[in-house]
Amino acid sequence: MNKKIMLTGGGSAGHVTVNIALIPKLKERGWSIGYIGSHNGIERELLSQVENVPYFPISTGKLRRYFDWNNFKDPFKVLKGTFEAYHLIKKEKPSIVFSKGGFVSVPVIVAAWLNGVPTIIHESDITPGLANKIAMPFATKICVTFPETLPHVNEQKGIYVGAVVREELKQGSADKGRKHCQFEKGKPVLLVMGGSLGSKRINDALRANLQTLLADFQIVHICGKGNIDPKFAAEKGYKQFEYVHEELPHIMAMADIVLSRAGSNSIFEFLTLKKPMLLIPLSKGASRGDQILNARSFKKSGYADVLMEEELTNDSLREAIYQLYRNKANYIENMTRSQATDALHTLLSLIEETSKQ
Ligand SMILES: CC(=O)N[C@H]1[C@@H](OP(=O)(O)OP(=O)(O)OC[C@H]2O[C@@H](n3ccc(=O)[nH]c3=O)[C@H](O)[C@@H]2O)O[C@H](CO)[C@@H](O)[C@@H]1O
Repeated sequence: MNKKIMLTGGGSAGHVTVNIALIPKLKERGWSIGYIGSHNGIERELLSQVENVPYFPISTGKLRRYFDWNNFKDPFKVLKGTFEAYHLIKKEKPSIVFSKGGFVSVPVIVAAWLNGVPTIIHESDITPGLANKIAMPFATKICVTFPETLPHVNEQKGIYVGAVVREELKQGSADKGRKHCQFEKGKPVLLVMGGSLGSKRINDALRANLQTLLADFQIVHICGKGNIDPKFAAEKGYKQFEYVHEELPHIMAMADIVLSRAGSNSIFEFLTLKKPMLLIPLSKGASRGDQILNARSFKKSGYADVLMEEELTNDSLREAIYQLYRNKANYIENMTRSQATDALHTLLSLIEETSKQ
């Protein structure tokens, strides 16, 4: 059997990390791997740190639900990307294409379909994103993270697999995390993560409360590219990062509680590590509202508290963080009862079953 797989997905880290979790496991099973991404997206940077996975950039355009002058140009870029992906797949002859979604994946899935190559899509959120919605009719199988998503996808194609969490996140050392941040042992740690791109709203509200919170917590703040505030660079017990790569497992391990956006991958990582979380989902105005559904589902299961962006003020944020810390034992107990799925292995088996013989 030709064990060659082409991975795709990008735009934000949430559309790449599942692929990164799969790569070492696929290599163990003898697959040769390629990655199709955009010229400038975060996927290119993240893949540059992975060995032996050739990266094939294609032209991409954003598919928007709102008016923008680029809407007139972007369909041509998508068309160009489809043409490039078609020729690439024809030449590389993978036996399967696996997509984690994001705009770059649409031309790839269509091009695979045109070449008669089977495809698997993985959807992280409760409601499928626009890119995945467009790609779904061309896909062979559609894997979902939340059981609630199955009614949104074709019955014959949909499979519930659960969330894929990178193995290395489970191997973090709190001591290494403290060393990396120059934090002391004994004082609780609050991890703030505004999604893979950072969140200005969360950054501002947190920093407005910094002096009060630092009396009780040490704070590690992943604030997104270009969002480090040099004013606080020398603040004891407060460490800012734009984005964290290999140190993330250690930083997560040392965290007592977490303040986060409600991106699907992040919240399942916190659930796996049993970190009580306060979630501030991206508002409906700025997205399709997928994070609101993710957050509600976690709140219903007792894994998280939720503060809606419309209710976010400096005071409400501070009070919610203290409340989360006081109730942390309840959240941990609920998370301990959660049934983790072995999504990684289910996906690997599915890839082998679905690929072209
Ligand atoms: C603005 C936007 O479009 N957000 C979407 C995006 O979020 P976003 O890209 O933020 O995705 P997630 O929260 O799902 O995943 C982020 C991933 O990046 C990793 N990470 C993050 C920060 C860091 O410094 N280092 C690092 O490795 C996290 O561990 C996680 O694996 O995709 C998610 C999954 O489809 C959606 O639920 C979100 O609505």
